[in-house]
Amino acid sequence: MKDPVQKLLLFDFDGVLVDSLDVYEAVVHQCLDAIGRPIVSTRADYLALYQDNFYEELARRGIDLSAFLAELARIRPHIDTSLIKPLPAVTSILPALAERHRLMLISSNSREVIEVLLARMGVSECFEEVMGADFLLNKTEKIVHAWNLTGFAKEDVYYVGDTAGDIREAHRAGIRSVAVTWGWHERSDLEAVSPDFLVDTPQALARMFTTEPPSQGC
Ligand SMILES: O=C(O)COP(=O)(O)O
Repeated sequence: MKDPVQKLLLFDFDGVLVDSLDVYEAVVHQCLDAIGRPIVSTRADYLALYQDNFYEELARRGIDLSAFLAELARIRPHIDTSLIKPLPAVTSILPALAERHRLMLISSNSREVIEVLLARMGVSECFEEVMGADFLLNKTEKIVHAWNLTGFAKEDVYYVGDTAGDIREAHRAGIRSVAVTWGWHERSDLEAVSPDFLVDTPQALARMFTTEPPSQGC
C-alpha cells in the first residue's frame, strides 16, 4: 500500500474520544445555575450551545464569561471523571494514525482534565500538543496556531469534530473538516454545516488517513 502524505490531524476531545455528554451537561447546568443564569434546561438547550463556539455562544446570550469560568474552575476538581467513558473503538485507531501523521488535541475542555483522561486511556503519547480552554477559548485560533507551529500546507490540516461548532471553526480556519457521527450532534446537524468529510465509524476515519485520502469529500 502506498504511504499517505503526512497530515496534521487535530482532534476534538469530548464526543470524539470520550463519551462525556452526561457529565458536562450537568457541569454546565450547575455553573449556569450558580451564577444565576439557568438558561439550559433540556439536553437540546445544552447541545444548541455547540452550534458554534461554546464560550462565544454563552457570551452572545449575555452570560458573564468570567463568572462562568470562575465557577467552572471552582467545581472542576469535584468533577467525577470516572463517569466519563472512553471510546475504545476510537482510541484503538490512534497509534496507527500517530505513526504516520502528527496529532494534536484542540478542545473547549481543560488541558488538565484531558491529560488525565488520555493517560487513563493509554494514548497520551499519540498527541504532541493538547490545547484546551486554558490556552484559548476560540478553536479557530487554536487551529491556526497549530497549523502555524507545524507549517503544513492547508490541504494537509484536518480538524476532526462531532459538533456543528467544530465544523464551523474549522471552516473559519480555512482547513479541512471531518465530522464524526458518533458524538454529541446528530448527523443532520453536522450535514447542515457542510463538513468536508462525514464519517460514521472510527474504522472509516482510520481508513481516510492510512490509505491515500479520497480526492474529494462527501
Ligand atoms: O464537540 C465539542 O464541541 C465539545 O468538545 P470539546 O469539549 O472537546 O471541545
